[in-house]
Amino acid sequence: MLVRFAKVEGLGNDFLLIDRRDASPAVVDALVTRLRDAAPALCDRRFGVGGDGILVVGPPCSPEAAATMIVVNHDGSRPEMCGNGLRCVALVVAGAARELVIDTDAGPRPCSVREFHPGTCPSGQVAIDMGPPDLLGPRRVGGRSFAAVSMGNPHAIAFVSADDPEALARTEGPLVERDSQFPGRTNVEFARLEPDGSVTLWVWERGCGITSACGTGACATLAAAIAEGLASYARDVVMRLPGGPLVLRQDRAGGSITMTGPARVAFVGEVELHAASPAA
Ligand SMILES: N[C@H](CCC[C@H](N)C(=O)O)C(=O)O
Repeated sequence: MLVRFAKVEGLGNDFLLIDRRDASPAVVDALVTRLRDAAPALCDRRFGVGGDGILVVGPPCSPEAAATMIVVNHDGSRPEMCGNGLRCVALVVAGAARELVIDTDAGPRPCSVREFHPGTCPSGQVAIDMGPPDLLGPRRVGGRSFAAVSMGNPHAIAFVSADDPEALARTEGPLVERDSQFPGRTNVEFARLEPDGSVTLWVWERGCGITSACGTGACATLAAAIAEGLASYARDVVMRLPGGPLVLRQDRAGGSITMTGPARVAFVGEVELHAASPAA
């Protein structure tokens, strides 16, 4: 089965985007099942297209939405939410409409395309209402304190001062991801507050490993920083990720976090989706 895709990225967090708004929910569900099985091969950066995951765009679930986004991680798991992916979906779906709602497994999310450069491979700047964070309390893993925060998907955030957040993400990230305190596994963030109020952030993502950016991880980190008195409400905070900056803001306690950043279609292509891999 030949599948047409757009290779999209937000700060280098990259995905195969497959647009099936024309299909029924049942057809989309069957495609997602096959893509979950094929994800490790499709996302392989040498033997496949390459990517951190797959975004399937289907018809909307809720009346106010323009489409639905379903996310598949590199390892085939299906996370509840993806911030960088949602900016890319909004860019592709928006067309002339700049304000739209996209349904996700974590609920509907209002999106605003702030800047749009048209073409076969469009790009632009997109703002997302990421919804309110859910602060789940402290966790200790391997002698280090983490803040557990949900943005629909789970995150464990550690603030480091002298340490190197990249080195910690690479060494401790895989251990924390699979710690028994996180029954569905977790994304793992190591954050360092900078003198100018920005935050240097490295993320070990559940089901993907180190990525060049994580939108939900940046939002969860802002929520944890505010809770720990390291950042404040009603101010833009710059999250400096390896792939570039995201601008985040939470105006009040319990309110939504708004995330603004780039989205781009890098190229379009076609790939053969083989029948389900033989039973192991
Ligand atoms: N790996 C994540 C999903 C992708 C999140 C990230 N790419 C983002 O931009 O939010 C998880 O399993 O929850």
